[in-house]
Amino acid sequence: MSKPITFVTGNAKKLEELLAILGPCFPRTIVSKKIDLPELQGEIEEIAKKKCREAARQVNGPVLVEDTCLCFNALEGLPGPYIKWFLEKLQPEGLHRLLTGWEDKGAKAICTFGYCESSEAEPMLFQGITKGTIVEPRGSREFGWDPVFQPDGYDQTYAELPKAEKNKISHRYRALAALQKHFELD
Ligand SMILES: O=c1nc[nH]c2c1ncn2[C@H]1C[C@H](O)[C@@H](COP(=O)(O)OP(=O)(O)OP(=O)(O)O)O1
Ligand SMILES: [Mg+2]
Repeated sequence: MSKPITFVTGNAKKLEELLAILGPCFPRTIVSKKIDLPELQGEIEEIAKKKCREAARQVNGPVLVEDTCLCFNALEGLPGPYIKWFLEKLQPEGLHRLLTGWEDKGAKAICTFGYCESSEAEPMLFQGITKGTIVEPRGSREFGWDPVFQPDGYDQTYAELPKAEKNKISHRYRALAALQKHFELD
């Protein structure tokens, strides 16, 4: 029997979406642990790898971590990995206002999962990207920047879409589809 995988996150909404997306058929047991891992700087892949190594060190077993970026095209990809701090200070309204001077409201939501089988193993990465537009906030305030992100091809924001709809097209869904493929082939 393989050991359970510990999903290390301080964010309860991420965990809720992961469990809903993976469903009951995922071949490994997932448990969760709330640790606020240090928010490291760097390129997306580097951040996810560092986060994963740190989690594996603390848990001392198989771990999964996730880092989410929101990248504005007009701002060359910023706030990117710093979205958490931008959101905290500016609220969804302020994120939309950041783009006032730009015609291009395009953005990418990027989710990167890191998986480490043990603290000695090299992290593996699984990434998913969903493109969209930054709009004035609409919908539920339950989860982060969901009210300002309207995925391409939809006239509702992530926050207005039913959860099951978001979970069929989201950056997190796409990253987990890649992860699932890996574990099902294993
Ligand atoms: O689907 C999403 N829809 C809306 N907002 C989201 C989503 N996914 C992450 N978010 C927010 C949470 C945090 O403000 C920032 C990512 O920062 P990020 O470091 O990855 O998340 P976190 O610190 O909350 O949890 P963790 O302990 O897993 O690092 O974007
Ligand atoms: Mg974080």
